[in-house]
Amino acid sequence: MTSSDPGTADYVVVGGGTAGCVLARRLLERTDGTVLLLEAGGDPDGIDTVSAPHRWVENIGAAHDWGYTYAPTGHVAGRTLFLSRGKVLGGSGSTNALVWVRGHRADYDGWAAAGARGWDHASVLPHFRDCEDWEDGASEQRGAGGPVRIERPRDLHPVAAALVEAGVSYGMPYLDDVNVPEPCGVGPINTDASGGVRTSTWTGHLRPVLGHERLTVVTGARATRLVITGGRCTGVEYLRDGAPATVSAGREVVLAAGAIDSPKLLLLSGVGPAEHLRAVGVDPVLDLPGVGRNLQEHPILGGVCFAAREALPPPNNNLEGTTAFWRSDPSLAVPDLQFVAVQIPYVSPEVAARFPVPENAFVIAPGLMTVASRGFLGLTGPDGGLHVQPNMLAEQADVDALVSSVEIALDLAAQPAFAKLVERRTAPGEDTSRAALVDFVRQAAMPYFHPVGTCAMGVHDGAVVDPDLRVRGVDGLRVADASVMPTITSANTNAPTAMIAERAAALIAAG
Ligand SMILES: Cc1cc2nc3c(=O)[nH]c(=O)nc-3n(C[C@H](O)[C@H](O)[C@H](O)COP(=O)(O)OP(=O)(O)OC[C@H]3O[C@@H](n4cnc5c(N)ncnc54)[C@H](O)[C@@H]3O)c2cc1C
Repeated sequence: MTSSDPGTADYVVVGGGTAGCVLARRLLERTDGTVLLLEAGGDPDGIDTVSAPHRWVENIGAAHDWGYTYAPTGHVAGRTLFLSRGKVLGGSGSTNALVWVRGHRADYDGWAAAGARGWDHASVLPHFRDCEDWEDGASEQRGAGGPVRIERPRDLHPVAAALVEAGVSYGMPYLDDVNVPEPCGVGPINTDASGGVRTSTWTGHLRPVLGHERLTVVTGARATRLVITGGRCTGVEYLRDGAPATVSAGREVVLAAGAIDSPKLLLLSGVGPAEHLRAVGVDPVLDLPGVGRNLQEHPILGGVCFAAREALPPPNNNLEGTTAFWRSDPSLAVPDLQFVAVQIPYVSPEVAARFPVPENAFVIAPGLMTVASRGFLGLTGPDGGLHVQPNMLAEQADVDALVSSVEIALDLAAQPAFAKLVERRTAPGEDTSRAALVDFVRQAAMPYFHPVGTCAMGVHDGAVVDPDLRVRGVDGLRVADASVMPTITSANTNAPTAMIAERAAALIAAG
């Protein structure tokens, strides 16, 4: 996979993940420039846990995972939470749970209303459509013939089918397609998989153009610093097999290293809160206070767990197959909760220690998709040590919504479709008082692995990039990945990140 670095390119893209693969492909198509992609990881082809949808959890903590952690707080019972990030071409899009959902119209209209001009739902819709090859074909909302094949899971597992049946009998509308502009209800999930094999921006966007005469992909190459001279970013320093190298960019450098590593690179290059940089021994180049701030993450509860009455069939699809979007409070304008029924006992280590987990078990796992809590990340020194603090559950509103989510999960479990599968509930325990459920939520909350917002787009003082994704105060440098989301989408973050990269390429091509 590694090609040799010519030392210069018109566009240097840092990070070959969900966004980076889109960017490389679209820059080739939309411009006449040369493109060089630097990726710290390697080629995912041949890694079974990447290609087989039902094995995705085995990617967590594997050799192709960066293995970050979220620092502990009392809000999550003092626990250090593992933060998985794919370190491989396709990035976290090669290792994730394959859920392909866009979120709610209000997410994007909210971005635009807060100053991100051009990112309202109507404006981003064409980029979502461009990206996908939806099994039902093209419509006003959906795209066909795009690089990433999207399908509903086939042969629903009994646990997945029960979520739909239980949701409908509970009162949720049936959603045949969860990617409508205002999803609220229960139905089959959309996954980036086809014929039992993962699809991704790696398989759909980048892999087909390997060998293009204007493309160089350098794997095993970890960017360490941006070269910034006279207010302009002119290149990137990186390490390849331990050897230092520099590539210069004739037109632009585009950061697509994800919501942890893009801000990290800016900080290491002296772009960030000047006071923080001085404190950790990095000379400030530009005082940009928002870098690393505004970190947002979805908590998922692992989980409301049940011993199954009869032996469950082996897990299939993405271990989920179906999903529900629902409100913790009926007065909310937008659903703030997502429920999945996971075909294995996906529980936090602390829940497992407290409530022994039977082998033949499954969970209903609620996730909070509209979060009030905000975190941050910063360097611990000039060599790149990181402190990442999402402040998960710091805001009472988040705890309250998750307590409601457990109550809704228990109501779903009481519906006939689940009742016939369940022998007994194993977690939470008998005590379902509010105090007991708050305690359970703090022990069960795990990251959904959806960090965003650390290089937020906008026009306010805390914004890192402007609505054209240009780093404010540095020429020749943009960020185009999950880190630019001003607020987290009310659903999983992969499809929105691919959309961001599709739009970024259009903006770059427009000059
Ligand atoms: C286990 C897991 C499950 C998830 N499940 C889902 C899901 O089901 N649905 C969903 O929508 N979202 C899911 N997500 C989140 C989703 O995958 C991410 O939001 C999305 O991939 C973010 O895209 P990105 O391009 O910003 O970052 P990434 O895809 O993480 O890409 C960043 C890339 O940059 C590379 N990189 C980082 N630093 C450097 C450096 N210094 N030099 C060179 N390269 C570098 C990385 O190796 C990586 O390839 C999950 C994530 C994980 C980890």
